[in-house]
Amino acid sequence: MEKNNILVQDLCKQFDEFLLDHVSFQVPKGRIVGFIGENGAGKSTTINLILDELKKDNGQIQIFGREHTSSSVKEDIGVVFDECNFHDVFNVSDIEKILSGVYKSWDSSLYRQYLKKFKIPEKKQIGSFSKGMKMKLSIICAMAHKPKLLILDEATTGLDPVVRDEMLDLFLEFIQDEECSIFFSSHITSDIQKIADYVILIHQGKIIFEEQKDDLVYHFGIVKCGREKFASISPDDYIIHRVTNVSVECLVRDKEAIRRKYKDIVIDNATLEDIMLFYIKGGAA
Ligand SMILES: Nc1ncnc2c1ncn2[C@@H]1O[C@H](COP(=O)(O)OP(=O)(O)OP(=O)(O)O)[C@@H](O)[C@H]1O
Repeated sequence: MEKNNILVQDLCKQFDEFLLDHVSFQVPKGRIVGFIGENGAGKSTTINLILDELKKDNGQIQIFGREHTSSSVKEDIGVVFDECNFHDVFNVSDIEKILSGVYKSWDSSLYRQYLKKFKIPEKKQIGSFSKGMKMKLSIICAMAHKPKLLILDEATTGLDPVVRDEMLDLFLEFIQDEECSIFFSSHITSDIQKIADYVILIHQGKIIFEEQKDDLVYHFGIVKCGREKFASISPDDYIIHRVTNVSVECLVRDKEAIRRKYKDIVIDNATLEDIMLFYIKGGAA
């Protein structure tokens, strides 16, 4: 049986000044995969290629084990971008009329349930909604046809921390049956840190790592020391180091092993944001 909902292999796309360079990764069933990277790293390009909104130059993309261009995969995908594309004069019933015609599996009672749960006004025109309300509606619409795969491109960006948290809970519920998955790009690394099972970092069109989130946040660490102490640390024991005015900081893969090997060493926990910055900024302080 197919174990991945998305499989991307050697994906390439050349724009004038940007190359998406042999990108490969997978999104297993029942898992949330966070996709992080700086502005212009290639996240939206990758997502648009997966959704066949852009034509790839090279590589393979499979969704549910089938060619991603196959019309049969579209019904089972829910997509949310960072902007709400519904027309301002519509209300939620107008949206439902349109989407229930598009998706065979549209679930009206689930839609109404979500509208109530997330306090979306039923009578008002969408033009009068706040940015957060529009984003919530986009997420609800993407989920009300009961897809097996959710693809979210910066979908939680406009939401306040309370609503973001509610949405993250909804995403966690969504993958509980072990069949559904979420591929989730975000600049808010704390959201990814909260819910992702795997994290992929893309930088300048190349995948830098694809790691289990728990490995990143429980095992990675940042050594902080003076230059003298740093000279005693083997380069094999850290991934990247950076020199600041006052100290040296090293990103290490296994902080417990480093603690055992080097006595009196200070190692801080590393957040996903710290790790991303180390990789992207490299040795620059
Ligand atoms: N249609 C296009 N034609 C030419 N260049 C493009 C096109 N679409 C994207 N690019 C370029 O490709 C690069 C990657 O853009 P992309 O939108 O994938 O980045 P991103 O990681 O999603 O960034 P952000 O976080 O800012 O949304 C950028 O340099 C962008 O200018």
